[in-house]
Amino acid sequence: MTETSDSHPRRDVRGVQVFDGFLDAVAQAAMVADVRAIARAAPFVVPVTRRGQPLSVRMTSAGLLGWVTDRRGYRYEARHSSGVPWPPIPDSVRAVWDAVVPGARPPESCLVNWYGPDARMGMHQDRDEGDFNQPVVSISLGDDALFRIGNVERGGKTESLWLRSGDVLVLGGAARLLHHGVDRVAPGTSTLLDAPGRINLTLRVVSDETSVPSR
Ligand SMILES: O=C(O)CCC(=O)C(=O)O
Ligand SMILES: [Fe+2]
Repeated sequence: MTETSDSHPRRDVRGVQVFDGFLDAVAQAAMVADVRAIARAAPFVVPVTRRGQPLSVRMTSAGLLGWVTDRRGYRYEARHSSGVPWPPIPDSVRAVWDAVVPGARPPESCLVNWYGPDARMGMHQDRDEGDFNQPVVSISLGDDALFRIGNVERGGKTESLWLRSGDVLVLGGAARLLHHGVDRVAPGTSTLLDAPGRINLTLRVVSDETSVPSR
């Protein structure tokens, strides 16, 4: 991929940078193959809350740290629940980070969310990381998703946009701690995946600058 953040058109929605169609069809297909390889090494799980409520998305991760939630609560872990270390973040995914947030520290975590046709994600902040000066980068693959952006505080007016396959979002700067969520997926709007649904990759720096993890 040769595009840079300077050459690719982007929109601003409440400070969230939206790169529409950042990945072309060939790049999307290659990234899906990379996601399948991640899932072979670290299979998707049904995450549950501390109270045992299943989330509607299935999750796995790549990178030094993966975000998990189970009966013990939510946290970053260096290993999949099977005991294997998370596979490395694919070069294709890392290249997106380098292109859209060139000054940022390297990503330590790539969360992979798999939405079936009925999956959603409630409004939340990404705030389990140690350095909120570092951005969050989110990549959409597969069916369209209705993404809602709120405010730093809970509640208030929100703004929604459809995310399509190949779109990339950056939550950085003043937008880093905005509430956000996915209201619904529109099954059958993309043919990228074998079945209706959507894959989201969320890249994050997890550590604070003084405690960078190593393997
Ligand atoms: O699926 C998305 O577009 C957003 C995912 C998300 O917000 C998260 O995993 O924290
Ligand atoms: Fe999030």
